[in-house]
Amino acid sequence: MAKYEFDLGVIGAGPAGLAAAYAAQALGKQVAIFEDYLWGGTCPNYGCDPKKILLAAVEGIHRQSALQNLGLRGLSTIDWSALMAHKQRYVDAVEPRKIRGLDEAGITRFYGRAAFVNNNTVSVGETGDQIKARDWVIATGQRPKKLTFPGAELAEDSEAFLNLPVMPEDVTFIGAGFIGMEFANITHAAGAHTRIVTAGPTALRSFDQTLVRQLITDMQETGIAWYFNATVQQIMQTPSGRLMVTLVDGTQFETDRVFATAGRVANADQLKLENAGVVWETTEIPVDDHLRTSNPHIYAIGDVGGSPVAKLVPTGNHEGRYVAQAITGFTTAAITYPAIPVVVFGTQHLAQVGVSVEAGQTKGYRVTDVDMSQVMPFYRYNDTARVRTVLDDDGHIVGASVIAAEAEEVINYFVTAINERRTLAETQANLYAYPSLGSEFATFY
Ligand SMILES: Cc1cc2nc3c(=O)[nH]c(=O)nc-3n(C[C@H](O)[C@H](O)[C@H](O)COP(=O)(O)OP(=O)(O)OC[C@H]3O[C@@H](n4cnc5c(N)ncnc54)[C@H](O)[C@@H]3O)c2cc1C
Ligand SMILES: NC(=O)c1ccc[n+]([C@@H]2O[C@H](COP(=O)([O-])OP(=O)(O)OC[C@H]3O[C@@H](n4cnc5c(N)ncnc54)[C@H](O)[C@@H]3O)[C@@H](O)[C@H]2O)c1
Repeated sequence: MAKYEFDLGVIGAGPAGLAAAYAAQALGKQVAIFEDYLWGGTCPNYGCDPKKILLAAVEGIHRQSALQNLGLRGLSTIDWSALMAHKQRYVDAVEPRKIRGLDEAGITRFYGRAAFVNNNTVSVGETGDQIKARDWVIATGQRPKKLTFPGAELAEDSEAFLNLPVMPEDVTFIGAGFIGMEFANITHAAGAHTRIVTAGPTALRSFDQTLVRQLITDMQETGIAWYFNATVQQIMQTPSGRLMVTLVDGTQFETDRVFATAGRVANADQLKLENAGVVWETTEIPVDDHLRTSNPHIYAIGDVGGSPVAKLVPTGNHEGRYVAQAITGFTTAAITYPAIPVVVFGTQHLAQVGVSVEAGQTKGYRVTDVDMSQVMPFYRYNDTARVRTVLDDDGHIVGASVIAAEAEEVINYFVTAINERRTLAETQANLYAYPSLGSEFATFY
């Protein structure tokens, strides 16, 4: 067993941990980083990036089907194994790139599961090597929540989905959050009959429900089957090798694969946090407004941290850079966040930022609701685009929600406008390339 000493130890090499490690190293700290699975973490290996590569084919088909008899005839079909190979080439390049980047930056890597021995020392993996550091950043992310009904072990997780070798005929998702909604559109476009079983009467509870209803209706019209207010009672294997799903209300159906997309839990339970005096919960490690845990030399950031923001790559990156500044004394201020956009990448994409329409209406703010379908950048694709904007009493843009094929790009214009506290007139001061989404920005509300 070897012993090492560093200024800072970062546990978890996902977007949040990497951001903290690079920033602290650049500010002069000797940094060690620990990873027990894939360097780069969830997003580039089995999260956002592979998902968005698979979605490229879905989007291609969506665009084609919208233009049927408007200049296009016939639809392409998805070649799932070629699409997966395209995705895998990207994923295979991630780890070597992350490792090279860390080595070039002079950040020391330890491979294996890290767990606290005491309040400033961690042991790692099977070697049991001990690493002491003055400060620690926990950036261990989340993993899929396990379901508990009989047969729940037959439901696979999001990583298994992103490595699915063959597209089955019939696929079921349990949970209509980000992951269930995004994956359901992929399986549907790839030709599988797709079902979504979800607790509660709606999907994507944190989104503008007017636009969510529109999205659900679109998905239902394309043939995706929805089971609302539904609880799975059990899953059983049938003699023919399929799966029989039984809901508590007695509904039964046969399907080929079931994926649990019902939320995620914190990777906090295997860190032996009790040895370091860190309090934790199943869903997160609580932190204060400096991202400190109950041990002031141990911070928790990204998906595993209890900060009150959406758990996403941009927020993890932002928290990583902030803790590096806090640990090196470059800031003593509490963390603040700029406007945080959230996007669901379905067939249509749904995006939101800032004050929600519902909250804006409660405050008596002006809310605009514009059907953009006839505006050229959307019309040319026959895209049913809709933009809802919230303007405060002084006319500043404070929130927006968008449904459109390119909602994630449209929302970025609002992000800048909100952060710069622009009014409608001020947005018109920018001259954007014409014709483009940007050139239409001032007509969005
Ligand atoms: C299917 C899917 C799609 C997503 N799509 C999007 C999207 O489109 N946009 C977006 O912004 N976000 C998306 N997310 C969320 C995004 O992936 C996370 O917010 C982001 O990866 C969080 O970064 P992180 O560094 O906090 O955690 P992670 O990326 O999860 O990294 C944590 C790392 O810590 C390691 N680790 C855990 N415990 C230990 C230990 N004890 N010792 C050593 N290492 C450990 C893990 O192996 C992992 O590599 C998606 C997530 C999923 C699952
Ligand atoms: N585009 C993106 O930015 C993106 C994409 C994917 C994931 N993510 C991140 O990953 C996180 C987790 O995503 P998720 O979709 O797994 O969780 P989620 O919390 O977004 O949604 C879970 C869904 O499952 C339902 N549910 C919970 N328990 C259930 C049960 N027992 N039976 C049936 N339904 C049940 C909930 O009602 C909800 O609809 C997100 O919060 C987000 O931070 C982001």
